[in-house]
Amino acid sequence: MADSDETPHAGRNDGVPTASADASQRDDTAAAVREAIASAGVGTEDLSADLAAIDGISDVIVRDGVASVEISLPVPSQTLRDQLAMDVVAAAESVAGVESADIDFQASAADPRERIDMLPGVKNVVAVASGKGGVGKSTIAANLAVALADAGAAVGLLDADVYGPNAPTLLGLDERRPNATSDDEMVPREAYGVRTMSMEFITGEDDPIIWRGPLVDEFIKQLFGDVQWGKLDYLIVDLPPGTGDAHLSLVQHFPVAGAVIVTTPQEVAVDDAARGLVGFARHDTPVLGIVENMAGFECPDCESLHDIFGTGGADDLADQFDVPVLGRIPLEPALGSMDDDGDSGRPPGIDVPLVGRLELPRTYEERTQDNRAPPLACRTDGGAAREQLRITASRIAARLNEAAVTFRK
Ligand SMILES: Nc1ncnc2c1ncn2[C@@H]1O[C@H](COP(=O)(O)OP(=O)(O)OP(=O)(O)O)[C@@H](O)[C@H]1O
Repeated sequence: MADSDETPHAGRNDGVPTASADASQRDDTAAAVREAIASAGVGTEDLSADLAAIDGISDVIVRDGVASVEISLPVPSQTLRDQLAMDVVAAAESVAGVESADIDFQASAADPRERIDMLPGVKNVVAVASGKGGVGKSTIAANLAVALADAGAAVGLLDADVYGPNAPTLLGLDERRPNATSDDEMVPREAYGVRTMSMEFITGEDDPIIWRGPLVDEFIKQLFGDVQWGKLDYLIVDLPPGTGDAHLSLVQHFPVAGAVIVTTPQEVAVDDAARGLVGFARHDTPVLGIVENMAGFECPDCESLHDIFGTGGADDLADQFDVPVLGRIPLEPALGSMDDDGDSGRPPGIDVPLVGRLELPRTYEERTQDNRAPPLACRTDGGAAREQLRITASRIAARLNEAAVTFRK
């Protein structure tokens, strides 16, 4: 039917715009902004899809030429925010009627499995494991925890490496026993925003314990259940190397959202990692992917990359098990025991590359006296390794959310 003269025309009243016309104009501009962001395909490799595809453009309001865009990220990641911000602003400002754009980022970790009574506030338990000792599993676990906390998530680190607990040393915490609540729950110690619990806090490092299966099982249950973890997006669990009692206890008693396998590029480390992977799969624990540590060394003099421990190991493993390589952390002299001023002459990870224990001072006091550095992810320098740790952390968070979505279906 053709419009008759009597038909009220939205947006016109003798040439004077009405309030409803204004509102509809704003809605049209907001829809155009949404469309511009969607059609620009704003996204990053780490999101594995663009913002529109992940329903990430949650709200757009345009008022007085200013577009306020709310973006929902599935992972708390500063890196992602930094990568996306410019593209979102550019897409919004390309729309007629938009002079500037503000972005508000929201992020939340999905909750992959039903929570259990023992861990009511913990959304994701993430196991960090390696088939072989000395590949840098504890270093990676601690730094990933710090990187996730740094990106805004609530993070705990449970050092379940009963045979060689390192987390307190890595995070610069002394061995004092944790405080207890009136309900006799232990309060985790905190460093770099990470709530940390380790066997070392309880037994002290000079207290040798012969760890037999049932004792490990009991202890792991205690570290989870008798600790006031509070609300956490991620509880990172640093497991002992291999596939022993601690792994079994963990996957049997707790809803592990996913496991991350740390390996070096060498063949023997990769073979052991494969065994670890099979162990988790057998217990229906999703393997989120592989972190290849000590993956090449960039020579500061000639700037070329030397594959000291070989190449391709993690890729082969990833192909074989159809899981992604979540990150490749280069050999980084700043990781571990070198003094901040770099003149100790003993670069870590090179004199103790694969079999050694941490060569770090054992207590906070010693650490402070010797002016030792904080974990790499906390430092402002640290170059490629630091950046890789951050990217790896956000990929892990993204994979967990994928696992959560799959689980809900
Ligand atoms: N990317 C890296 N670059 C340089 N050194 C590293 C790197 N990753 C780890 N290291 C060093 O390698 C040594 C072993 O690391 P770490 O203790 O984290 O390994 P692990 O696999 O947890 O060992 P364990 O079998 O004792 O549990 C440490 O001295 C650590 O500082």
